[in-house]
Amino acid sequence: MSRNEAIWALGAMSGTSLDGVDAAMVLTDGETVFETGASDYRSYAPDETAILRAALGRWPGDDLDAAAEVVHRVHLDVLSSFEGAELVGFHGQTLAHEPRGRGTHQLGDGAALAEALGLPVVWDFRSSDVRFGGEGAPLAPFYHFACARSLGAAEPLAFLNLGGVGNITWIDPSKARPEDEGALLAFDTGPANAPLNDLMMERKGLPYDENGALSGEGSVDEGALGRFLEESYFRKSPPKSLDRDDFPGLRDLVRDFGDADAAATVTAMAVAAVRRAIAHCPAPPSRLLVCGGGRKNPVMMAMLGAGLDCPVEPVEAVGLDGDMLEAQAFAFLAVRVMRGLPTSCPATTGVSVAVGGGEISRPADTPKMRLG
Ligand SMILES: Nc1ncnc2c1ncn2[C@@H]1O[C@H](COP(=O)(O)OP(=O)(O)OP(=O)(O)O)[C@@H](O)[C@H]1O
Ligand SMILES: CC(=O)N[C@H]1[C@@H]2OC[C@@H](O2)[C@@H](O)[C@@H]1O[C@H](C)C(=O)O
Repeated sequence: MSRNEAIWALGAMSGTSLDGVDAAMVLTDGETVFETGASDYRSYAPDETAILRAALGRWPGDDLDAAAEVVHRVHLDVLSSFEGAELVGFHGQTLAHEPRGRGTHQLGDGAALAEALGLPVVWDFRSSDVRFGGEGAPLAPFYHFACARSLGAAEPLAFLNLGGVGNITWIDPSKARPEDEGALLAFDTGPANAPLNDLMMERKGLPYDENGALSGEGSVDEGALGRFLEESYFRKSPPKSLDRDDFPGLRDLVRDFGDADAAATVTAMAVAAVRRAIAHCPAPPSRLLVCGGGRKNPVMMAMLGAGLDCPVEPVEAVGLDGDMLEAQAFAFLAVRVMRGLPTSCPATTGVSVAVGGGEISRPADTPKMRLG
């Protein structure tokens, strides 16, 4: 398809850090990213984060009215400030993720959002992947592939997202399509910022370790780090995915340490998990491009760089916006869903065949879209 046939799609992501909603525009046909556009962010107020936190682990059928109201209102607030979007990709808020158990649950009503915005909304991106035997996550890899191609990358490279949970996408940019054999390998690396945030809240009443100020003063306890790495998750072959709080024992490993040593050790755990992840990649990446909030933590980034043979850089090094990549990814994926293209494949989620995930809700009086 040509640029003339592409549309401006608006994506929204509310991540596992429970800090707010990212929203961003992409001009795309679902294969090529022609341009990225405006972006915005609305943080959750502390009482809203508390409501969402209390809803973690809950499933449809539980009483989720208060959390659903927060998700709907804050998304509507940020998304209605954009102009020019023809389509919305709405991830929602993951409350629970058990792909081999009860499924995966992203809170949010795309149909209600479509009516309120007067735009078609693609949502519930993960369920069909799980139904076809996949992990339902990560889903950003098809977007990472498009980014790598538009960068003109010649060698295999990897994107690393350091959000609440970490996820990595290894890419062979010589392949034409993301679902082609050998084009991608993607999976969750391990906990990233979530345990450090929880530690900061517990010990200091702060939401996160800003600029690694506390962890930078501490020393890593190698014994605790080694015990953390004994978790079977790190030996398991990808694809594999995680829920936010899938390592409940992590907290106990640092319980008796002083604040700074505990923070340094938890930071080192996130980094060691990435190193283990890179060992699973088909070939060493020529560079590691980092997105997500962890790239702003200089202690985490220094630890990461010290252990790897390739350059480790924030995605800004190649002109991308590391705060908005996931929101852009759901804009891009929404267009793929509208075009009937796959959004995941065996190498990204372990799904049995490449599948396109996502429900499409149109407001009652929308004209048919060009891509629909
Ligand atoms: N200046 C900073 N210094 C240290 N850490 C930071 C800084 N800025 C952001 N972070 C960390 O990044 C986190 C937010 O990252 P991000 O927005 O990528 O997470 P998310 O999208 O909610 O998670 P996920 O990708 O798992 O869904 C914060 O909670 C904090 O831990
Ligand atoms: C179930 C779920 O919401 N997973 C998130 C989470 O946050 C990071 C990591 O775990 C990743 O697997 C995924 O999000 C990104 C956007 C993804 O699907 O690519």
